[in-house]
Formats: sequence, structure tokens, C-alpha cells
Amino acid sequence: MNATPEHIMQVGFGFWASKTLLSAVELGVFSTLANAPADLPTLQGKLGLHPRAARDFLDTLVALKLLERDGGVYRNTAETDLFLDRAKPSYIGGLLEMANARLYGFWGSLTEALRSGELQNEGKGGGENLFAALYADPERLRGFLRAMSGVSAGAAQAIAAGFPWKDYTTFMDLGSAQGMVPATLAAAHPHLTGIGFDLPPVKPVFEEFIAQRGVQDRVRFQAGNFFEDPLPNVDVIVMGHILHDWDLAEKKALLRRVFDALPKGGVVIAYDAIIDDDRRNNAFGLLMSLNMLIETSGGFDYTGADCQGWMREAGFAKTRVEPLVGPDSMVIGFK
Ligand SMILES: C[S@@+](CC[C@H](N)C(=O)[O-])C[C@H]1O[C@@H](n2cnc3c(N)ncnc32)[C@H](O)[C@@H]1O
Repeated sequence: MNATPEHIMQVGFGFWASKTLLSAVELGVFSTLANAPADLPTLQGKLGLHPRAARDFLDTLVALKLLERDGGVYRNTAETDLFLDRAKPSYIGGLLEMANARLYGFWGSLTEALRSGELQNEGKGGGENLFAALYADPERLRGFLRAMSGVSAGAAQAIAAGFPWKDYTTFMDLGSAQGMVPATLAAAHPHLTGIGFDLPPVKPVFEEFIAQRGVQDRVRFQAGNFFEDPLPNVDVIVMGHILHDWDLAEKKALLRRVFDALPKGGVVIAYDAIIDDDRRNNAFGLLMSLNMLIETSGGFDYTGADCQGWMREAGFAKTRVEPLVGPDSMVIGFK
């Protein structure tokens, strides 16, 4: 065997590259360059970089294939221009802003979480649930909800394209956050009307986003607690990155409530970074589960087989798993 330490070093120093990108988003590198490509002195001035740091920082982004440089002029790549320019609706940097402001620091306590099984975020020591901790601060709430749009944008498009919506007329996105899924479904399918269901403080942020997307005539918000309040009657209930937040008993209780709320012929679509059944390939799904260890008191990610089992137990007659984009898959249950 021709063993080299390359892979080990790449993984071990992954945080160097990761933090360089997160700081670039924080400093607005990509939004600045989307307006106009620029040379080193111009960028240094616009971004407020120290002369000692600027050249290495920007050339690192070139080497990481996040920027291009031609004759001393830096510009975005096609991908960073589309996804990391704050001015574009395709911006997914909210997720990276949240990773930078919160998760980067919390993951520093991973070893402690691995030993104690206890969350390591704002709720540490207080036993508070993630959402109570997040929602105590309006800026943090907005940041978190924006981040959720980034994390669900690709999946929302894949669900809009990959599910037979022509057979259904109403849907609800349970735990909708800012409303990326309802906005995307309504925009793609003019015959659909939908509801975003989430905790009361989410309402203004949801309504602002839905109006920006121009679908406010067909998408409304309903405030409630999905463990306690009655769920509206719709054909299809979507649950994106919801089940992984909760422990096993809570996951099963939620699926049971969803089953009870659906009409006969109704459908649940649960999507997450679903782990492959053999639990060895979807590294992102497994890392997401460790992220739930850091972020929640009992949450964990799961395989397609796990989720289909819980759906059957809740009463769903038929279930299947379908890939979406990247590490995400959806588990569909038919009542
Ligand atoms: C991880 S986010 C997922 C957001 C979005 N569905 C997505 O895929 O990006 C979980 C969402 O569930 C909401 N949520 C948490 N607890 C809730 C509860 N008890 N009742 C209703 N919504 C809740 C949160 O406010 C948050 O918007």
C-alpha cells in the first residue's frame, strides 16, 4: 500500500479553509466583488483589511476556487457570484453567516459534547431548548431564519420539481422558518395554496420574505406549537429539517400528529440530510447529527430506513425515500 498522510492532513486542517470562507462572507468579499471586480489596493480599502493580511487572504480564496484573479484583478467565480452575493435572491450566505457567528465557536466544544452528551450552544447549562435560546434575541432569530433559507433552497427546488404536485392543491410547511419551501412551491405551481406553520415570533420575518417573493396571495402564516396546537387540514405536509431536532419520542409524536391531521390520501414529505442505511457514506448527514448533539438536547439525524419505520408505526400505509440535492433526501409517507 502506498500510504500518504494527505487525506488525514486535509481533514485535520479543514477548519483553515472553512474559516477563511466564513470570514470572507462576514466581510462581504463576494457582495463587494459582485458589484465590480477589483485589484488588491481597492479591495483592501473597501473591505477594511490590514495590508499584512489582504494579499494572502484573497489569494487563499483564489486557491480555494472561491475567487478568480486575472492580471491582478479579483472577481467572483460563477458559483460565488450566484450564491454569495447578498443582493441576489439566490444568496445562501445566511447559512454561512450563522455557521460563522454561532457554530464555529460551539464546535470548539465538540469533545465535551461527546463526553457529556450535552448541548454546547447558547442553551448550555440552562437546559433551554434551542429555539427558546435563539428566539430570545430578535437579531439572532432573523439570522437563524435566514440561515434556514440557505440550507433549504436546493431541497425546496428539488421538491417542487420532483413531487407530483398536480395531484394536490394545498400544502403546509411545518416549521417553515422564513418560508423558502412555501415560496418555492407556490412560485413553481400556480394552482397550489400553502401555509407556513411556525412559532409566533417567526410571523413578521415569514410575511416579509413571502411578500418579497410575490406569493402572498397564496401563502399565509399560521402561528402555533406543532407539539400542542391543532394542525390545519391540507393535502401535503412538508417537514424540512424538523425531525432531526428532536429525540426519538418527540420524532414519533410529531409524525403521529401529522398523520392524524392529514386526510385519507394525504402525504407527508420529511427531508433532512438523511444518512445512508449502512451509515458509512453520507458524511454530511452524520456530521449534521453531531451538529444536533451540539445544538439540541436530544436531536439526531437518521437513515431512510429509520424514518420509514417511524412513518409506518404512525400509520402511513406506503413510504419511500427519494434523493433531492447534495446530501439531502426526502422520505415520503402516504396515508
Ligand atoms: C431547523 S429549522 C427548519 C426550517 C425549515 N423547515 C428548513 O428546512 O430550513 C426548525 C424550524 O422549526 C420551528 N419550530 C421549532 N419548534 C417548534 C414548535 N414547537 N412548533 C412550531 N415550530 C417550531 C423553528 O422555529 C424553525 O423555524
